[in-house]
Amino acid sequence: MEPPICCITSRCANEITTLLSPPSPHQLQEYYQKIFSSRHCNDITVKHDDQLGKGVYAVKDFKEDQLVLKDQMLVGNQHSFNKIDCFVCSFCFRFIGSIEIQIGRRLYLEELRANKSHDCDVGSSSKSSKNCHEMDSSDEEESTWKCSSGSSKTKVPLPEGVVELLMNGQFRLPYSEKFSLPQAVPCHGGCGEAYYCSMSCAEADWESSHSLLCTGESSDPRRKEALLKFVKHANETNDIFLLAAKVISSTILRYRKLKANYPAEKEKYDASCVSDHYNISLLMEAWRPISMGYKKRWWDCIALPDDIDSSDEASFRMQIKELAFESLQLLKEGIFVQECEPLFSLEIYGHIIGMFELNNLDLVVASPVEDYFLYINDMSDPDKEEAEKITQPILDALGEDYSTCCEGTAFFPLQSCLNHSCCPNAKAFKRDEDRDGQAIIIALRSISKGEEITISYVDEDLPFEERQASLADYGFRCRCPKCIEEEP
Ligand SMILES: C[S@@+](CC[C@H](N)C(=O)[O-])C[C@H]1O[C@@H](n2cnc3c(N)ncnc32)[C@H](O)[C@@H]1O
Repeated sequence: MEPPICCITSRCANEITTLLSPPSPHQLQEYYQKIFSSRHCNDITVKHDDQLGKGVYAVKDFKEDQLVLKDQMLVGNQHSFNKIDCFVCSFCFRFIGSIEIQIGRRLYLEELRANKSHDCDVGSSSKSSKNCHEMDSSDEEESTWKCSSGSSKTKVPLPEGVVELLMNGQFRLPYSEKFSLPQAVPCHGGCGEAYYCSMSCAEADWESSHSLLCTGESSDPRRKEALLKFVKHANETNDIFLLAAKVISSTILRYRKLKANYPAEKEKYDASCVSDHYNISLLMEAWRPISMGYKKRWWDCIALPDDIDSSDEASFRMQIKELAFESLQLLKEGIFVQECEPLFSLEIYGHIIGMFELNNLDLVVASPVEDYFLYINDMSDPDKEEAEKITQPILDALGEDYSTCCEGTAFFPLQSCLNHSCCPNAKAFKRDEDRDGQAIIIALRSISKGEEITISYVDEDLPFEERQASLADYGFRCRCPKCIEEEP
């Protein structure tokens, strides 16, 4: 198999080296200080260590179960396969619409998928090959709960027309007003794909990346067609490409903003870097948030799947590289900008996806549909009996998995600086009140001022060798106190 040849990688070799060079200690400090001050956060800090790279440290004492960090994502995406089950804000991932819309839309899309299983718009994507650090959820225990009478294995369709009535808000479920959700705001570009919980989320998403990726009527027809092909390819192969597209798009948009302000802020940039095609200083500045993430090429760091023999490793990694190249060509057709050419090199694309592979946190948001049915189940008779006359057929139509969490993957600027320990002092954990896509880090025990805050990237209850094998995918051997003690 011939390796894919990317002309941009050779043409822009110097610029790519600059973009991929690790930030200086001063740049690191400046970047994280800006984040901490914009969030009024004085509880933690990010420091660099020669051995472990960046790490997060406590600036005050934390008690067990105390919130250590709430982190707003830099980029995130709901998995394509989850879009049928959960209707969420495309920017903050809060559930939107109403309980009736959540249920009606899911039943409608499931039916649509069953009818044309191959050509569904939403597509069925393979999950990202490896979801790095899984986020626990307080709903985990509850999700094992099975509604007393709603766990029927075979789905029983609702009478004709009921699904439409649910979706149109013409059929109210009992007590659903107790679980009200923000009204869905459609993307003003008219793509019919992105919906939001508020105008502010719609505007923030438009400004940060969606204006380049929107396939609405206002977009150029040629680019629109290319983008639709790119999305289809991602949905059919690996939806991590959609997240990579957001990174590139947001970098281009930041670059344009910086360029628009350039005359006023000229002295901040190195004039010697101005080239005919683009200004690498401006591009570097636009790339800054991404430059902070620990990176390797995707095809170099992706874990070898269990079913691939080690003798086939080289060919597997080549296939991954080819897949990335295929995806990049489609994205290029859709959003290429000459001034930002290095961003469209396979080298940069590979590093962006590799960054996700090594840093991303699973995005999990608990579903209000689950809360709703739990509420009905916990009611006392005769109100419960009355309500179940209506809710039982709905549960029977939804089937066993009547409620699903919003699932996706996201890159968080601070959470991604947390190093691993097999005896961690913190963990990612969604509390009942955490109903959007932010990362929540909670102290597992008391943490003293100055101590490094660590989480576990793997199940820390696994035997020593299994933990080390899983951590090898992250490129290191753990030397935490537990590993030193357990090392044979
Ligand atoms: C999510 S990042 C953590 C932040 C990272 N130190 C940085 O500089 O960006 C994950 C990477 O950090 C490094 N790392 C994390 N925990 C480590 C540990 N206990 N020992 C050695 N390296 C570690 C590994 O290179 C790993 O792939």
